[in-house]
Amino acid sequence: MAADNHEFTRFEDEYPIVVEGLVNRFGDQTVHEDLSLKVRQGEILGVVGGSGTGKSVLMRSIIGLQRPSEGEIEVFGNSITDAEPDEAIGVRSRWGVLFQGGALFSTLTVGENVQVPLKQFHPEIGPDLLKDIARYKVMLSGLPEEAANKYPSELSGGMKKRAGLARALALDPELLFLDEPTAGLDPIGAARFDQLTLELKETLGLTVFLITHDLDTLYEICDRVAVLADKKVVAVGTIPELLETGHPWIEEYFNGPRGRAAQASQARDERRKAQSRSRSMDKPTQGKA
Ligand SMILES: Nc1ncnc2c1ncn2[C@@H]1O[C@H](COP(=O)(O)OP(=O)(O)OP(=O)(O)O)[C@@H](O)[C@H]1O
Repeated sequence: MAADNHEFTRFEDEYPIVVEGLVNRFGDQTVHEDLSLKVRQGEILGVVGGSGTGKSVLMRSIIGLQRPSEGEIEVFGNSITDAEPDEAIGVRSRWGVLFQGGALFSTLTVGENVQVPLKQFHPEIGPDLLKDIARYKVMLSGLPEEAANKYPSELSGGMKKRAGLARALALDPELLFLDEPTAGLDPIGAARFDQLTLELKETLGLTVFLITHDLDTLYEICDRVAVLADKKVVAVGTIPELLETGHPWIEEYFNGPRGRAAQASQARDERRKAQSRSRSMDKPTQGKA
């Protein structure tokens, strides 16, 4: 039946990333076996799992850098697994990636690093506009404007991450892939990076695929968390939903000493926010009877 005045949400709009039956093998080693995952539009999906469970391989498969042994991956409804490199070019411009360690070109300044994807996908843009866009992306990532003229070797670890983020944002992506963005940052730097990720997601309407070992990040900014274990995604959901599964790795991860500390810290944050909300509501409003 034809539906009038109904707004249809297409499947690929609701789930910009769909992975089905993914298998990744390296020689005798099977990293993924029948792995499936759907990422929802507009969410920050945290991806966790023990070391070597294949989180980075999963990300590399989704962005077309690792051809899987079997399975199907669609991004925005486009098959990544079947596409020839040239065919995928359109969809590639709709995502940005922050690799572990930033993966910046050491012989280019930060601004020039940001210009790399712009030049690749938009050769029509002239040098002045390229510089302006790069400067804007640098500032959007929370770096001072002058950082655009610095080389990666002149930056701290936290600044390098932000520079990598600026490059990931170069093409105004709808999807952002972050591979361990807070690894190696001090707790204050990590919390700031988390807040930046959240703000960018909210203001730019991004969907974020975020690989992390950082429990604070999971509690603070992730809408859902996908758990890799036993060669597949064993559960996806909010942290309370994950805990209901009773999976031994999930139990140990979230209920271990670090998990409990992160949980307690989030509960303290929530209390502080509630107190400050109620204090601001109690304040007498000037000029009102
Ligand atoms: N190109 C490759 N060739 C051979 N083996 C690989 C390749 N890439 C990854 N692997 C193997 O696949 C497994 C999963 O690697 P991956 O880097 O995805 O793990 P991870 O979950 O991201 O780990 P970590 O949390 O330590 O970063 C590892 O055993 C790794 O050695």
